[in-house]
Amino acid sequence: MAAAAMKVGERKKKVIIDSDPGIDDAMAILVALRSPELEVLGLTTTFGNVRTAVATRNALHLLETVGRTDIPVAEGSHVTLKKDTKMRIASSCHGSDGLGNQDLPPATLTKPVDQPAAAFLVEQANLYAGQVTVVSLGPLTNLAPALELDPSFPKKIGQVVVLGGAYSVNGNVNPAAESNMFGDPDAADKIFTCGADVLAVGINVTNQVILSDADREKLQQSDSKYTRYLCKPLAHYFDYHREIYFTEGVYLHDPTALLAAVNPSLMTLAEGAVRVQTAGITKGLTLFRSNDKRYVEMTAWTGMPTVMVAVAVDAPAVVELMMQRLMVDDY
Ligand SMILES: O=c1[nH]cnc2c1ncn2[C@@H]1O[C@H](CO)[C@@H](O)[C@H]1O
Repeated sequence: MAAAAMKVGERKKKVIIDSDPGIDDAMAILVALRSPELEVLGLTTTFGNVRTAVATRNALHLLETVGRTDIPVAEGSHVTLKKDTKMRIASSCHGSDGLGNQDLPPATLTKPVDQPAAAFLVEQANLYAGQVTVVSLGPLTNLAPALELDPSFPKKIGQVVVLGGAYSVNGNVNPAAESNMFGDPDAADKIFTCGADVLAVGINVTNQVILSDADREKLQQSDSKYTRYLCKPLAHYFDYHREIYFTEGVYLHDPTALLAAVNPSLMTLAEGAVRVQTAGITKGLTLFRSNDKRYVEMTAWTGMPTVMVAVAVDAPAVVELMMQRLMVDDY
């Protein structure tokens, strides 16, 4: 199954990608740039796979390498919503530079815009009310302040696609928590309960979307500017997965979430309220209450707005679509 072809006159979906590149983040951004269904309004940066300053550097470098310096980059918060500076950085997974320990030079042509990420998000949501999709690929730290800057943000934002959570499966930081939820659980709980149109894609589905060694070989052989960019980071990502997960393949977390914004029918969705545990040994745990049962007692989920959660995925279709998009230089 491929994404439906765009019809003449059909509007592109406007997206802002909030990310912490990051190897699979870089893949997702490149897929977005190669997706005719999307118009990338900007990139905003956060911490998680790397610190925010490194994420910004990588975002600028990526855009410059593929010739898309027209896309603005707005730097996000360097601290969590609760101003914690000692956040967990997933450098073993992505390398200390976020791109497989290449220590690339910084971009020469561009720098971030003056606006912080949260202000950029609010501005774009107001400029294109109801039309902007935020694809959030890191902790949700930049989105939570947008709610304070503009209380109507949940209504003005078109959709928030969240790569985050582990719905009824173990996390990847510890058995309770997925990395992006663990990174800023307070921000995540605010976004899940703010009333915006949220689509959550957790590792319960992204762990099923695996890029195999043979797929990687094909990507390399295509030698497009996109696959050239990903070659070294992917080598690191494969080594990490071999060592940590004992797999000959890598999980395509961020590209899967990005493709959910392109074509949600790649996934099966369930509706319900999600709360995020903000403290204790289960900090970062995402708990989904489906609408199948009416709980008699009041709970922390009672009266909370519902979100959509991905519960199944057409994994071969996601891998194929991602590969198709990366293996060709231009339309
Ligand atoms: O093993 C891991 N530990 C921590 N973070 C990871 C791991 N694998 C991937 N990611 C990062 O966290 C998000 C998915 O949870 C993805 O954005 C990925 O880049």
